[in-house]
Amino acid sequence: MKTFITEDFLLYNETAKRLYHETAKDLPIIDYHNHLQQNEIYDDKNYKNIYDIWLSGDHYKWRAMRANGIKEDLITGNGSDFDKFKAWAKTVPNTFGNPLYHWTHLELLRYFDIDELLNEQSAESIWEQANQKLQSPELSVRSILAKDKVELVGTTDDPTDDLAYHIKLKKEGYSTKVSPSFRPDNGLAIEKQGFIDWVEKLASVINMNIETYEDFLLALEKRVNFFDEVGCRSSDHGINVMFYQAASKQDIASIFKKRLNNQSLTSKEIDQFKTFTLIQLGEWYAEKGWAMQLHIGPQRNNNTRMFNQVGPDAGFDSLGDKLLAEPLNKLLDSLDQQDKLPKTILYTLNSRDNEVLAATAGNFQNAEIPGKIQFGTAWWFNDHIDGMEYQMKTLANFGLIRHFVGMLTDSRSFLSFSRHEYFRRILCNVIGTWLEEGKVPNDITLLKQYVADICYNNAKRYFNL
Ligand SMILES: O=C[C@H](O)[C@@H](O)[C@@H](O)[C@H](O)C(=O)O
Repeated sequence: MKTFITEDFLLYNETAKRLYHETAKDLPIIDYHNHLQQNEIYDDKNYKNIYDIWLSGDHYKWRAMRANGIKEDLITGNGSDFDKFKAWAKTVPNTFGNPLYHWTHLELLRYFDIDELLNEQSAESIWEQANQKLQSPELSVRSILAKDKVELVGTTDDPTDDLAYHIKLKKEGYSTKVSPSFRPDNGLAIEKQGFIDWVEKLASVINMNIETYEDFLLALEKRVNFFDEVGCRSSDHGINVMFYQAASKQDIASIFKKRLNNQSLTSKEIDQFKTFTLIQLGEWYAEKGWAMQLHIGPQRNNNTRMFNQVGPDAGFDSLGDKLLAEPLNKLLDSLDQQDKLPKTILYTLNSRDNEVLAATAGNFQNAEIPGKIQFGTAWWFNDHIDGMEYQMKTLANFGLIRHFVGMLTDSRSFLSFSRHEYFRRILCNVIGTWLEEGKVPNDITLLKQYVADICYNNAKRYFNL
C-alpha cells in the first residue's frame, strides 16, 4: 500500500502550502545539535543494512518495540539484524499517532524512494530494496549530507575528546562544517562514581597534574580553547535537575579536595560545585561567542534491571518534574550581573515548563543579538506535532518567534535529517493558519521571511556561520 505522505502532508491551508513549497522546502539545514559520529562522516561510511542505520542506536524505536511486547533479544539483544528489523516492521502499524510512524515513512520515501507502508508483510522486500540502496554511493554518509544540503553538523563531545576527525575534516576543507559541541557533564558530575577517573583522564589529555580546583579550572579552560580552535560554536549541558547554590571559590576548592580524597559530599556542596563551575564555564563561552545549550529535565535510568542489562540511553529515561524557575533565573542572573552571560538556549523535557522557559528567556535579552536567549525547539519527548506546535506557540506568545533558531535533530541517525522537513511543515502550517484566520496581515512576503529566518537564517547568524 502507498504511504500517506503526499506533497501537502501536514499543510492544511493554501498559505501553509505556499510557505512550505516556495520557501521552506529547499533551504539548507543547520543541525546544530545531534549525536552523529564524526568518524563516519570522515570515512564517508556506507551502512551495512537498514537495521544498522535505523535500529542499532535508536532508543525511541526500542521503547516502541518494548511497548509492543517485543522480546529484548530482538531489540538490543542477540537477534539477527533482519529479525530485529522484522520486529520493528511488525511494530510500525501499531504506532499511529506517534511521530515514529511519520518519521519512518518519511525516511523510507526521502532516502530510499520507497513509497510503501512498512509492516510485517512488506518487511522482506523493503529490507532488500533499502539494503541495496544503502550500498550505493548515493546513500553514503556524505551523499546524504549533500542531498539534504546540511551546512552544519553540531556533534556532542566530551572535553577530553581529541576531536581528531573534526580536525581532519577541517583540514580537508569539507563543505559541511562538522563542529564539536563542548559537553562537560562528566566534569560537573562530582557526585558520580566516575568523577575522579574523569579528572585523571582530563589531566592526562592536557599533560598536567590536577590536584586543586585551580588546576581543574585551568584544564577545562585549555579544553575550551582547544574546542574553539577546532571550530566549536556551542556547549551542551544535560541537566537532570536544575541547580543553583552560591559559594565562594574557596568553598569550591575545599569541596573539590574532599572529593579527590574520596570524602562524601552533601547535596548542597554538590550543587555549589556545579553552580560555580557552570558559571565559570559560561563566562568562557561568552568570551568565545559560543551558545550555551541547557537541556533540562530528564529523569534518567529509571529501570534498574534494564540499566544493568543494557546501560544508559537505551530507552529508560523519561520526564522529571522538579521545579526550575528559581535556580535557572538565578544562574542566568549571576552570569548577567558580570555581563558574562553567553547566548543561551533553554530546552525542557517536561512541556509543563514551556511557559517557564519562554518567560525566563525574556528576562535576559539584550542588544548583543536578537533572540540572544532562546527557548529551544521541542526536545525528545516533545518532538512531535503537538509538542512542536506547543513550543512554537508558547515562544510566540511570550517572546519573538521571528528570532527562533529553529530545529535540530538531536539524533543518532543520518536519516533523521528528514525531521527538519517535518518541523518545517509544522511551522508553515502554524504560520499559514495565522494568516488564514486573519491573525496576521495578508503579507506573504513578510511571512516567508519569518519562515526563512526560523528554518535557516537565524541559526546561521546565531552560530556565526
Ligand atoms: O532525542 C533524544 C536524545 O538523543 C537523547 O538521548 C539525548 O538528548 C541524550 O539523552 C542526551 O543527554 O544528550
